[in-house]
Amino acid sequence: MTRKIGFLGCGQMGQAMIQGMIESRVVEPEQISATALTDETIDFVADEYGISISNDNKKLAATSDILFLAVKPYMYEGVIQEIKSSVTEDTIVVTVAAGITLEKVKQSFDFNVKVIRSMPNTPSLVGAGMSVLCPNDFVTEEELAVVKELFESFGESEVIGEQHMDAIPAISGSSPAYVYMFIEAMADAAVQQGLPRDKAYKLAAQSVQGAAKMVLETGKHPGELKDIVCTPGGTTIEAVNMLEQTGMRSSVIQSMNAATARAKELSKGKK
Ligand SMILES: NC(=O)C1=CN([C@@H]2O[C@H](COP(=O)(O)OP(=O)(O)OC[C@H]3O[C@@H](n4cnc5c(N)ncnc54)[C@H](O)[C@@H]3O)[C@@H](O)[C@H]2O)C=CC1
Ligand SMILES: O=C(O)[C@@H]1CCC=N1
Repeated sequence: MTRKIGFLGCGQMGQAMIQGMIESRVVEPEQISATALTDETIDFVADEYGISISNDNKKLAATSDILFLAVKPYMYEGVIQEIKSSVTEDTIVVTVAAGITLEKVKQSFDFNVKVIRSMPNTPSLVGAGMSVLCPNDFVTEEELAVVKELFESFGESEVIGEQHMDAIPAISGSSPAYVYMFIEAMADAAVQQGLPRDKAYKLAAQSVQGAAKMVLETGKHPGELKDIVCTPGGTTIEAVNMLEQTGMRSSVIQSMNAATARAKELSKGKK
């Protein structure tokens, strides 16, 4: 991969992708440039990742072949107005934002701009990301393949139709947060029983990772895998029964529906 990659906005998600890309060695730090608002972030990112970083968005846009917009959704309009004269029909713009539609981005640029709407997640930082991509009509198959390769440098990726994009934050963009809460809660319960906290986090996190790997690698239904853990008359079925009584499944479904409702609000331009 020899293309020049730009990150306009270098917060939590931008840095996770930058770190994942560099760590994978699919791109060299010299290929990546970024912008940030504050000197503090500029100094930190330059030191931490060894990439070139400034506060000049127009220059970044003019010199990037693939330009990631990693700012918050409500900042898109302002940022696009700032850079649109520096972006050409050859630039591939990659949006990284809940609720920003392909049509909205094209309208803001006001020309046939190549756009790939993406929804990554922060485990990209450790090469275990899950990203979903959706290109507009001006992106060629070859260009999509190049960008997909970039996303796969820090995890897995899937291409889907835009009608599903508002549902993606809930299932993969935001979901690491709920899993951290689950891990924290399990650790708290273990600490209540007297386990040291550091051991409790390790046991909970490794079990979550192992369970996820079982789903991905055995191809078995999650329900079947759960049944295998439930020894008749044993401990697991007691916990499963209590999770059902306290509404765990319903809580997860309602929470994810709330995340999707927020994505739909953002796509209607609500701040
Ligand atoms: N945090 C996450 O887990 C995920 C975030 N996203 C998306 O990533 C985007 C960024 O979110 P976060 O990284 O969480 O927020 P953040 O607040 O950590 O990062 C945003 C960064 O943009 C910078 N920025 C703001 N205006 C700028 C400008 N005019 N020029 C240059 N830089 C500017 C800010 O200084 C900040 O560092 C959002 O659109 C969000 O939907 C998507 C998937 C997961
Ligand atoms: O919370 C958010 O809006 C972003 C999108 C998915 C994860 N973080």
